Parts: sequence; C-alpha cells; structure tokens
Amino acid sequence: MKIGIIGGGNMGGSIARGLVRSGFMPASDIAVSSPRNVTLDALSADCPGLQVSTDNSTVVQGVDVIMLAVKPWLIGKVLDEIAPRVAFREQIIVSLAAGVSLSDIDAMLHRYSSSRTLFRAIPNTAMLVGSSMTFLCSDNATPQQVDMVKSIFDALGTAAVIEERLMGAATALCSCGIAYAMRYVRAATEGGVELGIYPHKAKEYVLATLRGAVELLEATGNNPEVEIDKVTTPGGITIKGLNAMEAHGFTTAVIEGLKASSNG
Ligand SMILES: NC(=O)C1=CN([C@@H]2O[C@H](COP(=O)(O)OP(=O)(O)OC[C@H]3O[C@@H](n4cnc5c(N)ncnc54)[C@H](OP(=O)(O)O)[C@@H]3O)[C@@H](O)[C@H]2O)C=CC1
Ligand SMILES: O=C(O)[C@@H]1CCC=N1
Repeated sequence: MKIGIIGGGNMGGSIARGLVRSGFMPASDIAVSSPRNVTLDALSADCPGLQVSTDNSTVVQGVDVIMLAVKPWLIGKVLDEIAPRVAFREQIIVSLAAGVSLSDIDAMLHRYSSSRTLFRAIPNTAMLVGSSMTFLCSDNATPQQVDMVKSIFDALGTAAVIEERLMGAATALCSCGIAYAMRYVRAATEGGVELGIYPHKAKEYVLATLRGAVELLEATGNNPEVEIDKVTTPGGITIKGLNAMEAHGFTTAVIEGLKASSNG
C-alpha cells in the first residue's frame, strides 16, 4: 500500500511519523505535500526516505490512499487542485477535516467523477505516540477498503467504524476530548501545587494516577461509579472533595463542553 498525505501539520505529520515509527510501512511508501519547506524538512529529518513535495498533485500519483489533512476551509481548493490527477475508480480519498461531511466532499467532486470512494477519519493528536482513538465512516467503500483504511489507523492507535451521524459526537468526545483530558491534568496539577507539591512532581503524580484509573477500568470493566464507591469512605475526605467539585459544576461543565464542541 502507498499513501499520499496532503498537509504535513499536526495530523498529516503525525500520520506519516506514526506509520513509519510503528513499522506499519516504510517511509518510501508515503508521500507528503505541504506548502512550506520547513514543514517538509522536519518530516524528512524524522522519516528519512519519505517523498515530499510542495506540489499537492505530485503526491497523489501512484498511491492507493489520498489523505486530506488540511484545514476544513481548504478542502475544496485542494480537491480542485488534485482531482484532474486522481483515478477515482482505484484511489481512495480520506478526509480528516472536522465538520466536512461525506456529502459535502461528494458535492465538491461531482464534476470530476460519477463514482468515488470516500472516507472521513477523525483521529486525535495521540496518533504521534500510537495511541489515537480514531473514528471512521465511509461512502461507496467495499469491506476490503474499510479494512484497509481501518488498518492504517489501527497502526496509530485504535480505530472504530461508526455511522456518519455520530461523527460530531465522537469528535467532541475523543478528538477535542484529548484537550479536555489535558485541561484536567493542568487543573489537578495546579491544585497539587497549591497544596504544596512542586509542579513537575504534581504532574508526574497526576499522570500516574490517571494511568491507574484507566487500567482499573479496563481490567475490571466496571462502571466508574463502582470504582468511586471503593474510594469514598463514608464521612471521609474523598466524598467531601467529590461533592465540592460537583458543587462547582464538574459533571455539568464536562457535558456542556462536549455539547458545545459537537454543535460547533
Ligand atoms: N488537530 C487535531 O486535533 C485534529 C484535526 N483534525 C482535522 O485535521 C485537519 C488538519 O488539522 P491540523 O493537522 O491540526 O492542522 P495544521 O495546521 O497543523 O496542519 C495543516 C497543514 O496543512 C498545510 N497546508 C496549508 N495549506 C495547504 C495547501 N493549500 N495544500 C497543502 N497543504 C496545506 C500546512 O502546511 P505548512 O505547515 O507547510 O504551512 C499544515 O502543515 C483539519 O481539517 C482538522 O479539522 C481532525 C481531528 C483532530
Ligand atoms: O478543534 C477542531 O476543530 C479540531 C477538530 C477536532 C480537534 N481539533
């Protein structure tokens, strides 16, 4: 398999770096285009052998999968640039653009081809370390094509194929969600500092605690409340902390944040 990636930023760059680092494919089978040489030079330094170009239409030649990793408002412009060089019957287009639907992309390509295979992929920034939760949906794809695209994102973490109607919710939960998790880490770290722990130590302790929480939930399969019950001694300090957090809107703040993201 060969992959052409248009846009070498957070997403496009992480896909290229992640696929090479994981050993999923050699750098020589990946081509990346981006307008600035500084972006391409950094990618080439990390992934020797990668094919790089400032010309988007170059990277679509001879690849099986074309990834669109540019900002949402550039998708139409990029498609107009590459469409004359795309073999729509053979090449799969995967858009990473949040909020741009399969039918939006289909409409942009209507004048170039009557039949095409389209995917949307919504990963998160943890692709870089092989731990992204990525959501996929598709139009006009065979089961083999779905397996092929899923295998790419499984190499960068865990991929799930979902209905397109759920993409907004999934984006909020897991793609924006990584920023929300970071904000919890920052908040907990700041709390630790106020309680007298050095910042770098507080962050280390918070991360270790979160790792433990994730592993407990994964190992037991329990609802988080079951695990919370094990921590909250009646009349003890944990319930006092939880109730103070709820009094300040913890759960509501998280849910309202997710809803705001998903409506955006
Ligand atoms: N960031 C995230 O967490 C997530 C982002 N997405 C989606 O992924 C897409 C990319 O986002 P992200 O990677 O964060 O954005 P970045 O800004 O990090 O990367 C975009 C890249 O596009 C390049 N670029 C700009 N104009 C063009 C062009 N005309 N042709 C080719 N490349 C171009 C830029 O190049 P250069 O560096 O050379 O200037 C840049 O490297 C967006 O549509 C976003 O909605 C989806 C899920 C999560
Ligand atoms: O904030 C955004 O719009 C992008 C899409 C999902 C994560 N970042």
